[in-house]
Amino acid sequence: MTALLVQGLTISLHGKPLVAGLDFSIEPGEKLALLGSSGSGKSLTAAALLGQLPAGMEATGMLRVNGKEIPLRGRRLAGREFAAIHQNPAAALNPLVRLGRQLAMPLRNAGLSGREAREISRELLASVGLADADRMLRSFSGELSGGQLQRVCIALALACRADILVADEPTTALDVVNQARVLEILAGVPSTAGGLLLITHDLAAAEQICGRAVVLQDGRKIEEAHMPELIARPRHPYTAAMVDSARSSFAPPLEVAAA
Ligand SMILES: Nc1ncnc2c1ncn2[C@@H]1O[C@H](COP(=O)(O)OP(=O)(O)OP(=O)(O)O)[C@@H](O)[C@H]1O
Repeated sequence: MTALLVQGLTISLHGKPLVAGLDFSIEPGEKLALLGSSGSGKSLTAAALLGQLPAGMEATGMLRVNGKEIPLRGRRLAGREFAAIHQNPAAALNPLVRLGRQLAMPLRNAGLSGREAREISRELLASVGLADADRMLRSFSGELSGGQLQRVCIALALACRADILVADEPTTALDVVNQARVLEILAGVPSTAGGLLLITHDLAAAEQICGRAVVLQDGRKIEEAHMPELIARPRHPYTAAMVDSARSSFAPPLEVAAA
C-alpha cells in the first residue's frame, strides 16, 4: 500500500493559491525529494502535512497515510503519522528538558518501560553516530553543537516511529562537515522506518539520499522522475538549469581547467 498519497494539495492565503493542485506519493520505505528554488512552495507543503501552516493559510486536497485519509482542512497537529526534522535543530528541542527525557517521551507514549526507552534511546543515538550516549542523554540542548543537535533530532524523529519522516532543509544550518554527516545518516535511514520526504533546494543532497524527486516551481509540480533520469535527462528548463548549476559547482576552477 502507498505510504503517503497527496492529491490536489492546494494551499491558499486569503484566497490566493501559494501551492496549487500538487500530486505526489511515497511508497513504503521510499525516499522522495521535493526540489525547487526559494519560494516554490516546498516548506508550505511540508507544513501542510505536519499541520503547521501559518495562521490564515488553508490547505485543501486529499492526504492519505497507509490508506488512512487525514483531513487537511483545519489541520493543526502532525499526529502520529508524521515526524519532522527541521532546519534549526535548537528550536526543535526544549532547552529546559534533558535530552534523555525528550527522547524517551515518544517511546514511553508507545508503551515502553523506562528501562526499555533508555536502552532504545542509546541505540538510536548510536545509530546517528553519537557515541557517548549516556552523556548525551543527561545533557541539555544548549550543551551540544549544531551538528550533534541535528543528529539528536533525527534520533528523536526515529523514536516517534512515524509512518513518514519529513526533513525540511535539514542541513542548511550546519557546517559542511556536519552537512555531509547528516546526509549520510539520512541516506542510511532504514526502509523499515517508513517513507522519507526530503525538502531541499540542493540537488546533490537529493541525489545522495533519494531515489525519486518531484520538482516545484511557483507552487506547481513541473517535473517528477527517478533521480538518475532527472539528472541525465531533465525535461523542464528549470530542472535543466538546476542540474547545470549543480554540475558547475563541482567543475574545476577555470584556470586549472584551462591549463
Ligand atoms: N507566512 C507566510 N505569509 C505569506 N506568504 C508566505 C508565508 N510563508 C510562505 N509564503 C509564500 O509562499 C510561497 C512558498 O513559500 P515556501 O516557504 O513554501 O517556499 P520554499 O520553496 O520552501 O522556499 P525556501 O527554500 O526559501 O524555504 C512563497 O511565495 C512565499 O513568499
